[in-house]
Amino acid sequence: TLPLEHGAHRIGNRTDADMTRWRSQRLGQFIHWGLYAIPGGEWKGKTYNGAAEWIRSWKEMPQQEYDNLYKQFNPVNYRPEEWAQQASDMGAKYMIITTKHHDGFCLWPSKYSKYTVAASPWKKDIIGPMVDAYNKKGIDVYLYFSIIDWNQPDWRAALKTPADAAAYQRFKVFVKNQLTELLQRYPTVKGFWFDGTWDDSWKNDGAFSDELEQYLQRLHPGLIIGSRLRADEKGARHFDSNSRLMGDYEQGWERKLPEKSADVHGNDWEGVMTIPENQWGYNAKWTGHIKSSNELIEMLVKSASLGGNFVINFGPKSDGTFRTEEVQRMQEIGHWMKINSSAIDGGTDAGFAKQDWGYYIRKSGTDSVYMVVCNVPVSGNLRVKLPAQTTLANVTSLEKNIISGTPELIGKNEYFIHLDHKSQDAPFVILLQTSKENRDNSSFEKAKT
Ligand SMILES: C[C@@H]1N[C@@H](c2nc3ccccc3[nH]2)[C@H](O)[C@@H]1O
Repeated sequence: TLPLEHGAHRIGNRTDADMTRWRSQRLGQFIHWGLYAIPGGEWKGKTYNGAAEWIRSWKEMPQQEYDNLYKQFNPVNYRPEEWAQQASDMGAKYMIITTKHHDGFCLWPSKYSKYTVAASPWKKDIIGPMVDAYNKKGIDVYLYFSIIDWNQPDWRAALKTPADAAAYQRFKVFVKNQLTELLQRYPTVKGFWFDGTWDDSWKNDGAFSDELEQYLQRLHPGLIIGSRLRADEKGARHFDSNSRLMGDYEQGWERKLPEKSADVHGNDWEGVMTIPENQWGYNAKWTGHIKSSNELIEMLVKSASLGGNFVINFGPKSDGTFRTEEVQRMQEIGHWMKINSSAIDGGTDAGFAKQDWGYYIRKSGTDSVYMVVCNVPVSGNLRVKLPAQTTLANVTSLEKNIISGTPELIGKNEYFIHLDHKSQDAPFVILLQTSKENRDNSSFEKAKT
């Protein structure tokens, strides 16, 4: 391995209480809210077909006009307690809020920038009441922070001249000041969700990203920061030049999920997902495929089954309310979680052979393995192949009328669980109590010879 000064400083996952808590909180809510919600993907009668929060970069959008949108930011219907209640009803255990997206507009009254809510008609801090409301509902809060800042004159995507280097030096001080300010103002937050770290200026300064991460950890021990913040001294991101994960979890799964265990190498990881194909901020016209609640539930289940967290994104309107489709998803997912959250909370990779009918999720540290059935086989037989030295002690379903009879032993450590022929309109859950093999303690009949 290469000698690295600014690569990964830890091999393996964090085992402290904060990370254990994060790892048990499998479902999160992402909120993208800012000036981009005002145009909502449209400008002067034209529709922007990129991601709504990127509209400032659209050739049809005069940047000065976008930058002046702060004069219209006045979310009169913003009710953070209602936001927190609906997130709690959805079953979200943590929330990530955009304090500052790439456009540089700060949702808190930062003393290091003029481009903040304090300059808007709303005037007041948006972030503080949100953190308080969510914490009151027992939901942890993480702060999204974009390193890219199109409003800061000292921001540089690349350093070409000594003047660039001097400006970027000032920019790094600004970044450190804002992050320090956020931790001082909102001490109950559990971590940062960094974004906008792909440009050369950042990639070529791995030492700063390393020192910044260590500085923030000293300031706020236990802070959870994903791999997207980090570059090593050779410009490698997420994974250092020795292929070791930097940061506390793999933060590269944006609008995509790993397929199998091998894709995540035993690391903690988190997937973040939009409901439409690629809109994070509010976009008036959703086009393309809009994910149903069942699709989002299956992604959540798949994530937990692969030992990762799943975060669903919402883009509130400029007045502070949520669009109907998003309220619907929160309610439908919440209804499912009310019945089935025991399979999700504290769930992790069960290490069982994947079957077509769906996913196995182990309740971390126990012999309880949940089967979440997403694809009911026409045969009505759910094949279960237990790992060696594992036996089946009990099989129950979380809802009534799912299983018919007792499991049928069809081979060494292999069973069919027969389904009741009830039609299903959502994934359903079966709980397997397993135990280590010690001679014939399986309570189900032996294969008929
Ligand atoms: C979590 C997501 N990350 C931002 C983003 N910008 C990108 C530019 C290019 C490729 C991927 C991007 N993701 C999106 O605007 C959103 O905040």
